[in-house]
Amino acid sequence: MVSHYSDEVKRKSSSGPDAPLPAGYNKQPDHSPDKNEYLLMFPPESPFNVLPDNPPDFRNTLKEMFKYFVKTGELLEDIINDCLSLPPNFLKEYNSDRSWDFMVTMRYLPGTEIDNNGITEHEDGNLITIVLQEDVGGLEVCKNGEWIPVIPSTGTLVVNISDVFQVLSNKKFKSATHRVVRPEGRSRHSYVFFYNLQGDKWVEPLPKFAQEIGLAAKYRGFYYKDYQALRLRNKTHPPSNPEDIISIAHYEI
Ligand SMILES: O=C(O)CCC(=O)C(=O)O
Ligand SMILES: [Fe+2]
Repeated sequence: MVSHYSDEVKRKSSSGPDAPLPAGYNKQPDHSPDKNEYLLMFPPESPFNVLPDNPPDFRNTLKEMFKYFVKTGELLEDIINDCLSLPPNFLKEYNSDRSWDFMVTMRYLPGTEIDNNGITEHEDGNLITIVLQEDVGGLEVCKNGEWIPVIPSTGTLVVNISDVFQVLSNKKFKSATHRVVRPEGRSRHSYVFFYNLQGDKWVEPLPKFAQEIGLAAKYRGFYYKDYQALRLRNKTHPPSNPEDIISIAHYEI
């Protein structure tokens, strides 16, 4: 799909400096290895949102999508609660004051023979990520050292377990390592919803996966907002040595 809007028009939907994350329209700087532009949105009622007026239905569609993503996230959280054999509603109560969810509407420029990186390999820092990707593909997940394409399928959402579950479960659940490879000749669009914890939440391995079963905790505890701040610094002040990029390994014991 060709973009019908100039960069200047898109930049009118960029946020001011007070937003906790750069809300609205953002474009990766030219020197970034990640070649994409995106619109970042907080919950529909957030004062930080900068949503475009055009096309006319876009804003309401985004708000509607956000609500459905939240519901899906809550359902997935409940399923994971069961999979981890936690007491009923344990995660729901732990995460009852959620307000940090956000959705990113991505557009990746077409890949070329010499440059097809869309997003460098990473794990997401939140709880659960839900991806709606269009039919061109490009998302890949790393399993046992091998990159496996996540083939798009109509009516299907991709769900990633992210870092917070890796810590809570003391590494019983693994945060999915993934990347985006830009398909050649076509732009790629995706909607990525980050189901999140509230910043003041304390994160550490649950006793059930550590001391109660005679295992040492594999992570030291941290406030979620501190981890988020370190990850944001990765983006705003990218370290020159890629090994200095902060991931959940930062809290590993
Ligand atoms: O665009 C996608 O399919 C995935 C994007 C992603 O991994 C991310 O934004 O963290
Ligand atoms: Fe991701």
